[in-house]
Amino acid sequence: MKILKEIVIFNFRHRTVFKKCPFNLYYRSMSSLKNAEEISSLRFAEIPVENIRNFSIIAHVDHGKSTLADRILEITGAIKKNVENKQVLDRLQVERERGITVKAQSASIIYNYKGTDYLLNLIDTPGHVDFSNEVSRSLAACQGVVLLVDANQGVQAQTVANFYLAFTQELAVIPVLNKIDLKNADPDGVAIQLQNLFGIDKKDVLKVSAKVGTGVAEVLHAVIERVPHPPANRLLPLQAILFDSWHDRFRGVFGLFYIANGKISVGDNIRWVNAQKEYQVKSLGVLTPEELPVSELAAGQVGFVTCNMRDRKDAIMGDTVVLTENPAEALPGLMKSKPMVFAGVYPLDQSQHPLLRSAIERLTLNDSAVSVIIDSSPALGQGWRLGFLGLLHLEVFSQRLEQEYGAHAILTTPNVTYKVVIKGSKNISALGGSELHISNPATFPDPNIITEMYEPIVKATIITPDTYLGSVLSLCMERRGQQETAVNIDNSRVLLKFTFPLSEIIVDFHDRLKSVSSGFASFDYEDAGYIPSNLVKIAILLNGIEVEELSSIVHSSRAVDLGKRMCHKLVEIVPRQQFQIAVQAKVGGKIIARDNIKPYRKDVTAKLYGGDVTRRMKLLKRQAEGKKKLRMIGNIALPRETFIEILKR
Ligand SMILES: Nc1nc2c(ncn2[C@@H]2O[C@H](COP(=O)(O)OP(=O)(O)OP(=O)(O)O)[C@@H](O)[C@H]2O)c(=O)[nH]1
Repeated sequence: MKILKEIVIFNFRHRTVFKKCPFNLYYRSMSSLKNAEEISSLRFAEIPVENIRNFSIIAHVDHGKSTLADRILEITGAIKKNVENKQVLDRLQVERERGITVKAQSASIIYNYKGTDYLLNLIDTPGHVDFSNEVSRSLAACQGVVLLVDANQGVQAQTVANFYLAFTQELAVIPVLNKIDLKNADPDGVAIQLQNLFGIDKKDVLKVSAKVGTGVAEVLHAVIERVPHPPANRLLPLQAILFDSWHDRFRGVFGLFYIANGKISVGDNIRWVNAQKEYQVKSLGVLTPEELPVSELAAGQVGFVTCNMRDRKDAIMGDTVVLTENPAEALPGLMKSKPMVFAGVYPLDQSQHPLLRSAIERLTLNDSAVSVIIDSSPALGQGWRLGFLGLLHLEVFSQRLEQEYGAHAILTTPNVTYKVVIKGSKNISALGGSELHISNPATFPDPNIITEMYEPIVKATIITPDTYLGSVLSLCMERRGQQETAVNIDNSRVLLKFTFPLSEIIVDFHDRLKSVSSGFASFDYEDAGYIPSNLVKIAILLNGIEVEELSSIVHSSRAVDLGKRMCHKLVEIVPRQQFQIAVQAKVGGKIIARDNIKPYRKDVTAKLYGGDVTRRMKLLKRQAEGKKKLRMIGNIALPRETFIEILKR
């Protein structure tokens, strides 16, 4: 194994934006801070560009980003100090229930430092790789980042990915070690990891406890000292870049903008350059994190705009807004995220199609990483094929459809996009040839006419303590991984680079990695193109009827295994019916696995004694409601969750 110094790619200290900061000298008492009422009356636009700092908090999952944001909001008076403040920027029900951030959330706050008011635009970002698009979009509005690392866990895979994301965009990076209150915290050891991996000087690393509040004021001081002000000019014509949007039932589309140059005022006529649409500005505001209306937003600021936009598709992420009368050039825009996992989404019955369509439109406005194309299935009718960044993203999206819009949907088995070349078509390498992109197993062509098959691969980074190296390596081999490099990042941890077929890691790889390493290994990946492959389509039959939504495309070496597992899984998760059900997996004309679901009648009222009619009616009503969530295949009822559950190993 090579020693790490060989892979230190950048010398962090040579960065010009990374200024020295004697921040300890500048600690100020809380009495100099503005309270919430004062903040709301401040005229944000009056703060000069030189006194604005736009930054994101980035980190691996659970390293404490949202908790640090809570403390920053408290210190700056944006929210009242309260023991109840827990991840206040995680506002979605799904975030609260799962305890993870899925949406980047911004807050504009005023902080008085050495007698001067600074406007700090803070963006709390998600840590999970499935929401990395939220991080990269947020960075478009920033000049710096707080790179937070848990002093107990040390550098993890998303720490590496996030560091390079910020570094390649030439943002100032403030390294901060969190959770120093924990007994096992090893801030000095983790500072050495940062030095070894990224060339970060130990003396530039801050140490905090976001939970207790220790050192948090120093983080704000470092942001002011080390992050450059936005390179914005208020005298130039307006250029504002859209980096988030959402829908309000009463006020329509909200766009969150970074104002790169010029100013925008209520009443201005504006043009959305890519959408090629013109509107009049109806309202402007900043998030403090509550909405605070303002009459003007000026260059360097982050704020929202409403303009009676009717067609939600007009809010194209990365679009530039300019003044109609004095239009400037469009800005370069944002990198589009590439969906990795696709699933069909259908209404429970066609009468609910309009409700589901409207919900998908509104939700994709807030989650621009989801791709949408119209699709239809003989069994399920009109629906959509949606693309997601991963399985967690898919699950969160379907949960949000239900929780935020009351829209229930059937999801088909998730798949990645394969490529095949069919007889008579040009070679796959010849761009523009008639190769087929298959993300829906239903469209997999007859194998007899396929000449070439390709599957998507990813480049993965895994960090593991060396005690678990053996089991991590065997898991990687089991998933058809190809090892590229392995380097020590300190005395006890190894950073591995692997290439994997995407289909091998989207479902449960992360969980398995955690389980073989007692939770210590971490994982991140990025798209790496396609490799030739040998693929087959597995069809699933229930009592002889093919269930299209359950079919999948797999590597031929996996077919028998997966077929058996799917049959077995279906026996576990399909509720027994009053008759026996034969479950079969088929490849081509050949049955490769078979199982039976034994008959059973579920009598929900069986446990009731006596004649309490209301109780009996209640139970039957609940059962009827449950039935609404079932998909009928012939006379067999399948729960909606079946389609995601089936893939989990
Ligand atoms: N002991 C201790 N626990 C902390 C500290 N900071 C955060 N935590 C805990 O760590 C857990 C994760 O904190 P979050 O703030 O949700 O982490 P996050 O990075 O925002 O998580 P994601 O956005 O989901 O990636 C929570 O249980 C916090 O209470 C700290 O300084 N000390």
